[in-house]
Amino acid sequence: MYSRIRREIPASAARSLLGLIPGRSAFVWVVAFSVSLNILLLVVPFYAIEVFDRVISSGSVETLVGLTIIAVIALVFSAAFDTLRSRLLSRFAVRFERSLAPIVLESMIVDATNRGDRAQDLAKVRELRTFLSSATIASLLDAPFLPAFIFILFFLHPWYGLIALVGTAVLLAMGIVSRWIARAEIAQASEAAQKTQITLDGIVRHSALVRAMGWTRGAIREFMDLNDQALSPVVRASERVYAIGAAARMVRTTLQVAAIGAGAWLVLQSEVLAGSLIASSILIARTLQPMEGLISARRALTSAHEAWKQVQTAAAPVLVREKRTLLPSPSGRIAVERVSYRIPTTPRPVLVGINFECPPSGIIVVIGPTGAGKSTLLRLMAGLERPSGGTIRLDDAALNNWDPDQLGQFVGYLPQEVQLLGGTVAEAIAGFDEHACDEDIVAAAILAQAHEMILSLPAGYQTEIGRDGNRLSGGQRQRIGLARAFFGDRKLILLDEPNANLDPDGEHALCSAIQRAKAGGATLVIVTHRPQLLTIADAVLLLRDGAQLAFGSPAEVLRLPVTSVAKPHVVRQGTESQKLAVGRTAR
Ligand SMILES: Nc1ncnc2c1ncn2[C@@H]1O[C@H](COP(=O)(O)OP(=O)(O)OP(=O)(O)O)[C@@H](O)[C@H]1O
Repeated sequence: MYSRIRREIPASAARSLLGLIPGRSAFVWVVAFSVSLNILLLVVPFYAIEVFDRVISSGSVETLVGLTIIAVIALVFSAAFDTLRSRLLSRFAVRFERSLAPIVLESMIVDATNRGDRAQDLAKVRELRTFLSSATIASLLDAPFLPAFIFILFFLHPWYGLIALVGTAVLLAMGIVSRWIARAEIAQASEAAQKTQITLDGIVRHSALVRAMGWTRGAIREFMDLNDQALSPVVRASERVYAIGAAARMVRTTLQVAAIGAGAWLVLQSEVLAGSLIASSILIARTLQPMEGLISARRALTSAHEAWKQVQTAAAPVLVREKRTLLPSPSGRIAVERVSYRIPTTPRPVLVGINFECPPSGIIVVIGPTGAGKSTLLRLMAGLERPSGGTIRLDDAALNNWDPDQLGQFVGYLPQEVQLLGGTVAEAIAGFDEHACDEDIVAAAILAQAHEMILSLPAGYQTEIGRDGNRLSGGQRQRIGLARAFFGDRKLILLDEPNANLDPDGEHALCSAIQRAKAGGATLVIVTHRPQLLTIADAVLLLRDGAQLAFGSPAEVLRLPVTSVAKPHVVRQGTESQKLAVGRTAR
């Protein structure tokens, strides 16, 4: 259940997330290629030793040719292994994104909690994909071989080993200092960058409003101010990091010079041969050069680790979700049992003790003053939010016992502010239903009295509605939203102020649409501020300040004197036949 999802993902879930990535066995090959590559890297220094110490002293051209052929073959293999390794890594990275992105996206959809910028969760999966195919991962894979190189240098002469060891330690220390210096600035910059992005999104999304209100210059100034705040710590950090980087390069070159000088001195003292001088300078360069890569790899590794933790948390809702058994198609009986709803930030409950029941094909109209909790009740009934107490049942099964996708097929919901997905009118009605057919789309539009209006649009059902349906009028959006709520085999239809933008004719048409949906077997719960819909209601629910003041037939509820309406009240039930026709207060 979503409410039981732990923010800290359990280890078993983390393991199962890893287990979902195919092709992990490719890593055995990646390691094998890395070992071979690093062994082949030793060919050049050993070639130098052999040429200087054997070929030159013996003057054997055949040996030189033989050694050169062996070295070239080894280098060709090394290039081939390098290519194969990076190809395997990039294919694995793509598989990684393909297997995790759907899980994270599904979690973003099913997890109702508002946990920061959810789009970032998917961005983190992409970040990990880039990391897995980057040069950083290659230098990390090569890192375990650095001690082996230092060991060989010690073997050639302890001085060479010592120079490599000291150089490695100094460069590592410089890397850590550089990261430490940059850390505070980078944190400051990323916070400012986030603010800049939010402001920029607002400006771009509402550009027409910004222009119409004469805010263009102000918006640009605000963006530039925020951008400067984000940039200046980045500039400061990169200046310092660059200075330390330059010092590190100087240290590295100095150590290479020191190694050559020490080698020459050792040759003069006849402690080593000239070949080892060349070999050691190649090996020291090979040991120290990747240090800079490893220092930046440490940074990349830290952010990849952070990204992995975020992806694990993001995927948790789907990974720890209990499997639900698919239930038979409901008849549309709905029961709201002692439902309450609280928001942690507000002391007063939004809803408390809501209790009613409606048989299949009933029409319940919810009325009450502004802020009474009508829309919240509909959101709870649509499964968008979960009650803090009590239960909402569709055909005896609590909403959270339904598989969310299956429940979605049977519940149609028109929110107060219609939110349409972009695309064509037909797509806005059918949503992402894979089995949607034209007949069903047109039938829903006819039922919602939207068919004629849609045909009058430039491309009919294929008219592009723009982002959030912004190329349509408020009334058109509402009609299409209504068609979407009616689309398919809906057993429970929840309409939040469907008549808000309608003229009297439109309202009349809406009433007949609702009655036809009822005749088709749907139960309807409708929030309204206008009296027209009361004429077709089987039952009326009156809310005030989150409490249920009355529930009963329209005649009973409307007959209540204003004074009795002021305190919670449940209308007494009529005859058994009335109960069936009207719906009753849940036990
Ligand atoms: N996410 C939320 N955060 C804080 N308060 C909320 C939230 N959702 C609802 N509320 C509060 O709950 C109360 C009921 O809101 P709701 O939108 O359900 O009322 P309503 O009866 O539909 O009002 P209206 O008729 O104006 O649409 C309001 O006081 C509102 O401020």
